[in-house]
Amino acid sequence: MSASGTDNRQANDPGRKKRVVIVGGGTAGWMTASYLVAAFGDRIDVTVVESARIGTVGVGEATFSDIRHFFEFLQLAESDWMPACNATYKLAVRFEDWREPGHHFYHPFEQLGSVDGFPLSDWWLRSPTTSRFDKDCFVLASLCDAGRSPRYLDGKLIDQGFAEQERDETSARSTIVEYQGTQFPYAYHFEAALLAKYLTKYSTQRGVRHISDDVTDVALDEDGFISHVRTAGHGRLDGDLFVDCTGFRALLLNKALGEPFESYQDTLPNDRAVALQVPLDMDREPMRPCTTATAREAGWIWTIPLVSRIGSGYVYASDYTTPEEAERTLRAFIGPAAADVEANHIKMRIGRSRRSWVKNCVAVGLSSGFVEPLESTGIFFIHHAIEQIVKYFPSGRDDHHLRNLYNESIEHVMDGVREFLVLHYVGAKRADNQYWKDTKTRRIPDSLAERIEIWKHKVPDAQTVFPYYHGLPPYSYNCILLGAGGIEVRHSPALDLADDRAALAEFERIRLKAEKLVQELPTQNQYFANMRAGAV
Ligand SMILES: Cc1cc2nc3c(=O)[nH]c(=O)nc-3n(C[C@H](O)[C@H](O)[C@H](O)COP(=O)(O)OP(=O)(O)OC[C@H]3O[C@@H](n4cnc5c(N)ncnc54)[C@H](O)[C@@H]3O)c2cc1C
Ligand SMILES: N[C@H](Cc1c[nH]c2cc(Cl)ccc12)C(=O)O
Repeated sequence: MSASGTDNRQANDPGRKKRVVIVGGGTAGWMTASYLVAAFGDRIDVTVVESARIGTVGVGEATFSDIRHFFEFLQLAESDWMPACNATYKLAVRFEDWREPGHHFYHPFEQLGSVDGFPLSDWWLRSPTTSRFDKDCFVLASLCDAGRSPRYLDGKLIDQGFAEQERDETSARSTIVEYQGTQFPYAYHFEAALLAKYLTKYSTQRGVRHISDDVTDVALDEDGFISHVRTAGHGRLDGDLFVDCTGFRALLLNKALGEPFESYQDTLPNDRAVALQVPLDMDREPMRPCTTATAREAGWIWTIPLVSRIGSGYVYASDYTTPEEAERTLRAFIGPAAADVEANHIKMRIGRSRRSWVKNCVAVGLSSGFVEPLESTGIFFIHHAIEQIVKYFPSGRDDHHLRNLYNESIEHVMDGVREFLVLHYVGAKRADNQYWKDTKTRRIPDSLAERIEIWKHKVPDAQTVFPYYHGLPPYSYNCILLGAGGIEVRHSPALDLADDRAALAEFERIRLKAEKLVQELPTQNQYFANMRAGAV
């Protein structure tokens, strides 16, 4: 990479419009561009340069519920963007066969209630009303089993303690971190390529410059900052801040600036995926309102229902199976519907860059880091990163305090999610072949090993889960521990001395509420057929 003599005084000039150059136009590139223009309008210059030659990963299809803050920030309503992206609702992740063949449980978007200061999970261990922890404690588990939409045909949201507000252009906009503690009842599935297209239009209409070209060189100045990137057809692009959205290539951060990548592979061995897009006739086949993750011989298979098709893929460890065998497994799982569909084989780089923001380069998306998509965290990482870029947006080159805070927050989010994912494997009861046996003996992060010992005696709460913000609330850990069934968890001894009638009444209230909602709500198919007809 070459050095050029950019004038540092110019780079630090507070009066000049900051130029942000985003390299890469996948989900990360366009989410970043649209968010920055929504945050700062024309008070900054934003350019996106994306290669027409190098494709996007293009699989990210399931999200966190938090993504609604992203759309709200852009002032987009569901009726604006959902039809354009073939989007559906996701109320939970449904885990199949993680405990034993034929078993399933949900990790829903619903807070776990409590009675007399003890979480319902603890009460359930003491006095289980049925064998289904998830159905006894969460209304949404029954809605998933019954294929229901979280909205009525007129668009009204189910009452889950979340009041939707009327908004206009002057309303304050919300962000993920400040909304911790409240729980919106659903997330989305969508076609990532269509969302990138939608956001391209959104951004360019608001002044973002879009260049279709290859970046061939990254030029550093005498201080090691990026002065410009060189393109094949558009010459040099100068900037103050460069956002590396080049995917697993990490062309700017890892290659040009040499920031090391720290692998998580020792604790999360799945390093490949094979994906298929299966046609779906929404009028004939039911669409589950959840992502399904089905455990298989050397990993797990995702099933994501969209309005147009089902996205499916097998995430596996190449130490345990071959790409050919993995493709056969996936095709056998899907059946004849996938016979004529071409498979997409993907290598995954699991881990994170040591620092995601170095000098004037910040990596967002796969270039920053990635963990397997078991809990659909990829787009959440992007969304969280962009919010942090806005929060710590620099005034010049000397803002190392802001950069450090940014890097700390990214480290915490990724390391915390890693712990949560490892719990799925150590906690899965299934141990029927070498792959699943090894999940019980492989190294796990030390802090997680200590936490699991605690959780055997006291279900996870805010005091005992990963102590920094990482997107997942304590109840999520309860769902995996009690659902996957491989770790024996005991109820609090205090509950043996307590009266359980209020807890049993709460289980009954949940059961009755779920029963009523299943009767009243339309199926997800009915809801989207209605939306497509323009009725919502
Ligand atoms: C198997 C799999 C399944 C996943 N499932 C989910 C999921 O369900 N939910 C979820 O939230 N996330 C998921 N993810 C993650 C999600 O796909 C990514 O977070 C998301 O697609 C962001 O990718 P990206 O934009 O960082 O990179 P990419 O999609 O790889 O985009 C890279 C961009 O950089 C450009 N580029 C590269 N080099 C150059 C160059 N030299 N010059 C110019 N441009 C260049 C490319 O043209 C492209 O536009 C999944 C990932 C994988 C691998
Ligand atoms: N920030 C939360 C994270 C969260 C809470 N419950 C779930 C359930 C599932 Cl399946 C994924 C993530 C979360 C949110 O997005 O609501």
